[in-house]
Amino acid sequence: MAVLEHQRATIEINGLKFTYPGIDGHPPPGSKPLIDDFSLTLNSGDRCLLVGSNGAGKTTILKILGGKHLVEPHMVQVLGRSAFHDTALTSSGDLCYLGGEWRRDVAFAGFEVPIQMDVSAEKMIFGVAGIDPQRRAELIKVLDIDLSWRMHKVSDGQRRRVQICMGLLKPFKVLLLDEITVDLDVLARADLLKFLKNECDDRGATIIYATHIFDGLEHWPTHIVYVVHGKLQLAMPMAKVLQISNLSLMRTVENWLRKERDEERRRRKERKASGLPEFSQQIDGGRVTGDPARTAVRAMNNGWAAGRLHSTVAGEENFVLSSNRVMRQ
Ligand SMILES: Nc1ncnc2c1ncn2[C@@H]1O[C@H](COP(=O)(O)OP(=O)(O)OP(=O)(O)O)[C@@H](O)[C@H]1O
Repeated sequence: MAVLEHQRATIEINGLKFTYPGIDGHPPPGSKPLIDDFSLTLNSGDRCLLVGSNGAGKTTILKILGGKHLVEPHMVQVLGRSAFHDTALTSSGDLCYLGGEWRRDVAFAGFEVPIQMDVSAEKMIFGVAGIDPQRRAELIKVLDIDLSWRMHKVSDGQRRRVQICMGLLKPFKVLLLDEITVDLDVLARADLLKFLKNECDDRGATIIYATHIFDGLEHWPTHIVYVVHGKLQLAMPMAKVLQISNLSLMRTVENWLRKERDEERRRRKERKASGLPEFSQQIDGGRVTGDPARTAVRAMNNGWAAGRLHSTVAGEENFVLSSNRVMRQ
């Protein structure tokens, strides 16, 4: 188990295992977990960067931590409680999840509020009760929000600023950020990162930030966690990362991802050489690409499986794909 030492444990993940349910609401029989044997402890004050290639499982892990997916309570504890079962964690604002799926709504303190109707930024932000006026004013300043903005007329980045502001109004203890800064301009992003750093240094908050954008992050994280195919590949304090790599943060992560991709390509080549089918093969005229689980689900959605789906498995399982069925070997 990777233990990142600091002060008080705020996030404890112990042997986490997770499989997305199939269409019947249950994990497909014989399926391999997407997240497997994942353990990590983070403490008060930690700012953890969660990195990994597309599809590695970062969003899934953050959603589990945010109480959006059910797992056994002993596998994930946030502030000593089960995020899924203890809804007070999010409604109190102690646990806050800001995810990329906030296209149309802003999830605040457990509630979803439409954000594209004709309403002013002021009404949205001041409509949240029980907020410290000083904190609210600071966030409005940090995110450079014009309170007269009409939410249905603003740009994506401006709308995103209001969303982030609302999400951060309550002084969270644990914050889960799933790449929410993509729409922000350079200044807004830099100021937000500085604000978040202070939240950890001054109040002992814990933040996990999943991102592919490393610009301006060089001195931001205290820890880095690298996940590959749902498995914890590496978890260490940034100081140690800098000790073993004399490259920039971006170059370091780029090297890890390049190595992972080359390894994946080598495995695919071996699989091809062994005569097993490629997932990118043509099926019924439709090009099927991507990982086995997606392929199987897509095949099923297109009626190719027609009730004869044997299993959908993520990872390195082998499948036989034919015009009317997807079968694991
Ligand atoms: N609702 C779902 N049902 C089934 N499989 C899913 C679902 N959501 C995600 N997956 C699969 O889980 C895997 C991990 O997805 P996830 O979104 O956690 O990855 P990620 O690391 O956040 O990727 P990215 O960097 O692209 O955002 C992917 O293979 C994806 O196809």
